[in-house]
Parts: sequence; C-alpha cells; structure tokens
Amino acid sequence: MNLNIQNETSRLRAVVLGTAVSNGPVPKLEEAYDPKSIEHIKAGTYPKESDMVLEMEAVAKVLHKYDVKVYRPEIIQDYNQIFSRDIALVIEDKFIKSNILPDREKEIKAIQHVIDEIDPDKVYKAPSEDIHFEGGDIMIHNDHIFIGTYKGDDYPDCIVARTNMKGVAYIESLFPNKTVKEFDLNKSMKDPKDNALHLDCCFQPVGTNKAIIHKEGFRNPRDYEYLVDFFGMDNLFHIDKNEMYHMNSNIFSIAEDVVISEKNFIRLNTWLRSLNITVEEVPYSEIAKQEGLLRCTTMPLIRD
Ligand SMILES: NC(=[NH2+])NCCC[C@H](N)C(=O)O
Repeated sequence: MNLNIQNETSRLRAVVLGTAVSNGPVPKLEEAYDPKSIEHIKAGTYPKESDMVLEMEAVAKVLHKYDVKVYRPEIIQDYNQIFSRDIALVIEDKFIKSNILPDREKEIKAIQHVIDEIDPDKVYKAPSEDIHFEGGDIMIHNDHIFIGTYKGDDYPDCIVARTNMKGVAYIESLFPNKTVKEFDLNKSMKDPKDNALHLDCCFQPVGTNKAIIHKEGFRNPRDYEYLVDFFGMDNLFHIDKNEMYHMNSNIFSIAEDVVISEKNFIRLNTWLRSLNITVEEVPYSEIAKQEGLLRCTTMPLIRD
C-alpha cells in the first residue's frame, strides 16, 4: 500500500474505521479517561454497544458509497476500539505509531494486518516513552503541521492531555521541511464543556480554505489568533461551548466538497451546504457520549 496524506480534505481512497463491537461493559468511574464518558456513566446514559455499532455501520456505508477502501480493526474482546484516529497517523507516506495513553495501548495490535501492507521503512515509532502524542492532536495541512498540546505544569497528572512538547518535537524531527505550529489547549477532567481533549475537538479544516473553530478551546489567545490570520476570519465557522461539547468540529471529509456530519448539527450542516459541500448525514450521538466523533473514529491512509 502506498500511503499518501497531504491534508485533511483531499479525496479519500483508504481509511481505517474503528469498531464498537465488543466494546466491553460500562466502565467503572475510575477506568474512564475523559470527562464526558464519566458524565454518562454517572447519569446511567453510557452508550450501548448495539447502538454504537449501528452508528458506525452508517459511516461504513457512506464510505463504501464513495468507493473508499475501509479497513477495520480485529476485535479484541471487551476493549474499546472506537477511536482509531488516535492510535497512529499518516503524514505524506509515513505511518507513525502514537505513544498513546497507557489504557489504550492494545488498540494498535488490532490493525497489524493494515501495517503489514505498508513498506516497513515507512513505519515509525517514537524512540522513548516520554514522547507523547495521539492522532487526534495532529493535522497535516499541506506544508504545515498543526499540533494540539498542553503546556500546563500539571501535564503529568492530566489524563486528558495526550500530546506533550516532546511529541511536537518528535513530529517536527520527521518532517524538517514542514512548518510545525503547536497550540496550547484548554483541558478539564471535570467539565467536558471546558475540555478540548484533542485539537480536533476544537478545530478542523474543511473544503479548500475554510475551518471550524472553538475559540475558547485555546488556552493561549495568540494560538487562536494565529489561525484567524492563517485562514481569514470570513473563512472560519465559530462554534460555541455547546457545539464543541456535541463535537461539531469533529466531522470527517471524504473530499473537499463531501463531508460526513452528524444529523443534528443543523447550523453547521447549513453552513457547509451554503459552500456547496455535500453533507452526508449520519446518526452519531451515541458515539459522541465518549467525547469523540467522526474524525476520531477514522484514520485516513490514502488521499489524492
Ligand atoms: N481524536 C479524538 N478526539 N479522539 C477522542 C477519543 C475519546 C476517548 N474517549 C479518549 O479519551 O481517548
């Protein structure tokens, strides 16, 4: 397989889509690693496996409709394998295994059959354990790489901070010709409305020159201003706290003019259609309860 990813929106040809099959029982509070899951465990509304499986099949169906080759993880019994995005990432022709939260370490084994199709010289793994990064924090945007991080002193105790500055430096070392820009994100283990778990929870490019953004997701206002200067204010679609909580920035592009989005994102989907983007709507509100959405459940391998 010849990997090729240059940005978030070029026509998609091959992707890994996670699976909710054998997701395991409702986690205990101390087993959860994001505040939105915790909220639903406490409320007794944690998503049912059967509902999540149906939602993910709806995405698989759209991908097949567009002739995208879809890889799925092998099933690990009673293990959460929904959010494929975070376990590895592709930039250009390199496949980089993430140094992920220890709770999620087993997920990568389940896509070994995909890795076996890639030239081993193109498969990378960070050399030491203190380098942290997850795919949800990393976005290639042509000659730029955007990376979400957390610069707070409490980083070591913050399990919702998944990418550190060593992670940023490692990615930078692999792509000396790219401009790497990191963004310090707001984190909260208590309130999901204040938690930008990954960069894709508060920002994502769409189309050719547009992006979705949640200003309050950025800890340093200068980082937000960088993106305003980069894209231009008129090209940004701002989402509020509630829209971020429902994960509006986490749609998924099949092409510059085709996206998969959640069916309840009325304001966002209307904006996308006004740009002549085809919006393929799916139900994904059960998946959303685990603080991830469409970008999080997909890991692109090949785009045009
Ligand atoms: N790319 C993402 N935003 N992924 C979301 C992952 C959500 C998952 N509950 C976690 O905490 O790891």
